[in-house]
Amino acid sequence: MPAASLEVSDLTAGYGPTRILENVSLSVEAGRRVAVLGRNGVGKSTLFATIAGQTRRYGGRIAIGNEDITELPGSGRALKGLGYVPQTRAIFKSLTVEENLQVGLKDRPHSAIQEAYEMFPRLHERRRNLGSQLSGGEQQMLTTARSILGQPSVLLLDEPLEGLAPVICDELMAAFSALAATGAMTILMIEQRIQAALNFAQDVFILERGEIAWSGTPAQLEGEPETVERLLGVAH
Ligand SMILES: Nc1ncnc2c1ncn2[C@@H]1O[C@H](COP(=O)(O)OP(=O)(O)OP(=O)(O)O)[C@@H](O)[C@H]1O
Repeated sequence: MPAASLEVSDLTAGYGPTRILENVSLSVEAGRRVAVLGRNGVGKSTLFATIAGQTRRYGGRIAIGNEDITELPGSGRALKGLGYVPQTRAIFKSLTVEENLQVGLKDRPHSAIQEAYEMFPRLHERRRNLGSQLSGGEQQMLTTARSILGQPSVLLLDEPLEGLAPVICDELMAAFSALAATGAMTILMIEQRIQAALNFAQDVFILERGEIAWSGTPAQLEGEPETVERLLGVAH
C-alpha cells in the first residue's frame, strides 16, 4: 500500500463521559511528515488513540485516502492501512524479538522480517533475546518495526523518543526519515523533543485544550517565538 492522505474532520472524543477533543480537524496529504505538538495533557495521545479507534467518539469523521474509517473498529482501521505505535511500547515480553516481529507480518512471508533488521540492525543482533531483556530504546525500535512490517499507509507514532538516550534518538529519527523518504507512508509523530520533531516534520499541528491552536510549517513556527512560548511553554 502506498502512502495515503489522512483527513480528520470535526472530531469530538474522549473517555466515557469526559470529552477531551473538541472539533479537531486536520488534513494531511499523502507522504507528508507531520509533528503533533502541545503541552502535557492537551490531548495529543487522545487524538492518535481516537484515530486508531480506541476512545469514545462523539462526533466527526476520519478518512484514510478515499476510505471513511470512522465506523470501523481498531482492527478494521489497521486493515485499511492505519499503523499506530502507542506510547506504552506494547511488546510481548515472553516472546523473542523475532517472534514479536512475526506478529507484525500478518500474511507477509517470513523473509520480510529482513526489512525490519535493515532498518534497525540492533534488532538483528538481539533477535533471539526475549522482549523482557530489551532496553527501552530497543523496545521502541521493536514496536515501531512491528508496525512498519504491516506496511501501513499512515503511521502514527506517539512519543517515539520518550526516555531514550540522545544517540538512540538519532538512530530512530534517521530510520523514520529514511522510511518517509521511500514515499511508502505518511508519518505523524507526537513528540516532546520539539527540535527533533521540527527537524523531521514538514507540517506542524499544535494542540491546546483539545483543539488545534496552530498549524503551519516548521519554518513558520521558527519565525513565531511567541507562539512557541505560548503554546509549547518553552523559549525557542
Ligand atoms: N484512559 C483515559 N481515561 C480517562 N482520561 C484520560 C485517559 N487518558 C488520558 N486521559 C485524560 O485526557 C487528557 C488528555 O490526555 P492525553 O494523554 O491525550 O494528553 P497528551 O497531550 O498526550 O499529554 P502528554 O504530553 O502528557 O502525554 C488528560 O486530562 C488525561 O488525564
